[in-house]
Amino acid sequence: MSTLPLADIVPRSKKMLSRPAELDTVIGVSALAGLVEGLALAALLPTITALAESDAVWGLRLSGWLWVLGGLSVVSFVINYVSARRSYDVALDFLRSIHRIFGDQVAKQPLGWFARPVAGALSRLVSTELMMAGEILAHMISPLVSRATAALVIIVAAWVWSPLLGLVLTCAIPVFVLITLVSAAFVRRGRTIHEPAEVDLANRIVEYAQSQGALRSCGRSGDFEPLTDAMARARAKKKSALLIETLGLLLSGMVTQGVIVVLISVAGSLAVAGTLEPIPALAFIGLALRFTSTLSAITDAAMSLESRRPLLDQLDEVLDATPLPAPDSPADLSAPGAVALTNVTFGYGTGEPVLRDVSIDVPAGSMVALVGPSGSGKTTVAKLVSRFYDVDAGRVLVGGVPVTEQTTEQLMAQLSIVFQDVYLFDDTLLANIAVGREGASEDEVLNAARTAGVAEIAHRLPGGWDSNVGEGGRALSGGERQRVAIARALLKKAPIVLLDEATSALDVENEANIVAAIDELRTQATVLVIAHRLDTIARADSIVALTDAGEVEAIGTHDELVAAGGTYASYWTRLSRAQGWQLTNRPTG
Ligand SMILES: Nc1ncnc2c1ncn2[C@@H]1O[C@H](COP(=O)(O)OP(=O)(O)OP(=O)(O)O)[C@@H](O)[C@H]1O
Repeated sequence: MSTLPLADIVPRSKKMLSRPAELDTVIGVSALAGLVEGLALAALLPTITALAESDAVWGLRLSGWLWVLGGLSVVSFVINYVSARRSYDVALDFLRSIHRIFGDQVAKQPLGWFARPVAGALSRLVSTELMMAGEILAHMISPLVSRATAALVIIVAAWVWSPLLGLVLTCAIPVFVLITLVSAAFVRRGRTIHEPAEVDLANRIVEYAQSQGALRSCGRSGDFEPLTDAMARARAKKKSALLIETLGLLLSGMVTQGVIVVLISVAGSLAVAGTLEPIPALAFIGLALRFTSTLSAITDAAMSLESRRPLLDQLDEVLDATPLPAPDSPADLSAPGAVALTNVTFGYGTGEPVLRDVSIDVPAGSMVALVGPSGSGKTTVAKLVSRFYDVDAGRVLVGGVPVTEQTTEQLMAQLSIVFQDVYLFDDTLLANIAVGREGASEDEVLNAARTAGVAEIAHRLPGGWDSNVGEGGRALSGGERQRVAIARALLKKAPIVLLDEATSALDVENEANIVAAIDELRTQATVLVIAHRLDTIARADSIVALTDAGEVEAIGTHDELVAAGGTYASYWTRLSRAQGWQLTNRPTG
């Protein structure tokens, strides 16, 4: 039952442990602790009676019951200690193994998975929230189990002592179950009210920070309406949520007090009516008070678990993500270095297709340029070749074999990917290139770097090759970052290079370096380039023009496509004007 937390939280927690059976042990030991605690509480009944009547109760006098109580306290202390130790062991196992389990799981995901919101939340999940999930195992499950067991033992003892009192206590159980369910519903309701507003506020804050340049240039950095609106919304929603959560707490407190009053009244009435002796009635009231505080503690523990549920949902989403199906062993490549898309149709999620019946042939050793208006699906073609996603119809072949029939390692070994948004590690310039091929010698790294024009960058930076490029490579310009990525690709020597040229205007130095680097890449690999510069388009062996509907409009050489007229010819003319070229001064490659 999803509304009673333990039922689904235990199996979900087990998925995140390297030794899941340990959690069963914790639950067993906690139940034992609850049993002893319940017995100690139940022993109050005969102890108080023996104290008042100085007779033997159930064969033991007061001193005997005091020994029993003392013995149970010692046993309870030992078992609680064992239970706490075991809980910490399980929590530590969780914290140790979850990073590995997460790492393995994330490494298996297709690159497209990283565009999902949960992937964006990964760093927060791994750094701070996993600690909170560890708390569930260290502090929440064990008390819940032990208190539930203790409550059960008290009920059984009350039935044995007096079926009438047993019945009275039993009647309190459904009331507490109801309180737990209602309080959980209040907590959930409160959460659904304020959580979306808080997520939106967090996004607006990031947006505000990232758009400082644009905002300052418009003189609006002090007043960013989307952020102030989001703050006001989050405040209002938090207020409503607090109101609802407080209502839930008040209600549960009131009902608990009501139950206590009813239990005391029942015991008092039975004593007044002579059905119950005054001393057992007093003993019962003491037991009833402990019983209700135990049930209250169960409600609190259940609420704490309930508040962790969204965190577990996010962890589950990562752990349940299924990698794209792939074979266990690499396939035999029938056309190494070749890339082909045959009748490919693809859309993101359930949206409209972005590519429709697209067929492209990139023979080994050739350079094919993809051109088309913004949004026509050029980057999507490169993503399908890298198998970020699987196509809806048609096939994508790399090395002559469908990407679906290759292992991820085999596919990635054939590809070097240079996208526009190049990410550099917070490391030195040289290390950022060396990452292209493990075990490459320094000479090889420097050669690749020089060919891609990274030497000029090294000269400019104060620390030369050993300069730190900052997180994401923020010490370098976009064009420079792309040169580093091209150097990585040159070093990797993969047979196929997917290159998404920077759209931003490049300075003369960047431009010359990228032209030279692409020429070098062509000598060692097949190049499929999303081309934005005339130079690159004109140098290609073949050009594929996409329409804004994601269809192939024409395939051919530059001369063929210009001669055919159509959108390519007008695109070329527009681009030539923008980049200051004439049709006649096209380089010959
Ligand atoms: N992860 C995604 N989820 C949903 N839609 C997407 C995603 N990535 C791209 N799209 C959509 O797919 C279409 C094609 O995008 P794509 O980036 O492939 O175009 P493009 O031709 O490379 O554009 P540009 O030249 O501007 O980079 C666009 O309408 C875009 O909004």
